[in-house]
Amino acid sequence: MTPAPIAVALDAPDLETAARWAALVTPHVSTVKVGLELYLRYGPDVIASVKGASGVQVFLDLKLHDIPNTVAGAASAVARLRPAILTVHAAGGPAMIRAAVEAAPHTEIAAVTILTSLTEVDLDRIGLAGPADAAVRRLAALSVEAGATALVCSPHEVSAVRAEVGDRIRLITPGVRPTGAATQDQARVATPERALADGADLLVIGRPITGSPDPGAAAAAIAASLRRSV
Ligand SMILES: O=c1ccn([C@@H]2O[C@H](COP(=O)(O)O)[C@@H](O)[C@H]2O)c(=O)[nH]1
Repeated sequence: MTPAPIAVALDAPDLETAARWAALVTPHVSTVKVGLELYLRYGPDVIASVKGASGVQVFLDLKLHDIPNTVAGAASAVARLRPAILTVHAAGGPAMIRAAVEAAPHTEIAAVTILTSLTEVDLDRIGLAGPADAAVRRLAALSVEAGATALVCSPHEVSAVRAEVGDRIRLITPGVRPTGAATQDQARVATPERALADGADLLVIGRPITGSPDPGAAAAAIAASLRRSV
């Protein structure tokens, strides 16, 4: 069976747990995601540990955000690990995004538009008043112009972003919660089936899978419900 278009967020406190989660979910999902917690604790070795023998895609979610020269250096440093996807913040601006794209030519650069944890009240307070999708669309358009071939947005904006950037850009949505699951610190959320139907290409799901007593079964159940929904 083809693995589901899900990136499981391996936000684990230690490498053994992350590698165990990765081994349990990889028969069912296409991708595992390494974020700041794991990478800052263990460094580059974490990539080989979570990849194991399965050859699953690794998504390195470092959300780089600095001046272009610094981001170019950071992207080039991690490019040698050959992650399938590397994130940068779209708010770093076009020159910074382009610097990452040029420094990591074999990795897909995904620009994070507006974090899925932010509410419209938060956006107002940081000077981005108005509906989230207006800011997300603007950041999406500038990121693609700068060379990003993937974008991270919430499921709430995914159809608006698809209309803005077309079919060739990969849309990645965190903020995904199966019906009835706790939203935790996520603000702009939808179910996996809704996110996929609205145009997402890759769903990022962490705690609803990794917080389950059986992460493999949780991943398999979400993958099966996605197959039934298409
Ligand atoms: O806007 C964003 C960008 C990245 N993330 C990351 O996705 C996962 C979500 O984990 P859950 O446990 O499913 O909430 C996490 O690693 C975030 O760093 C995001 O949530 N929102």
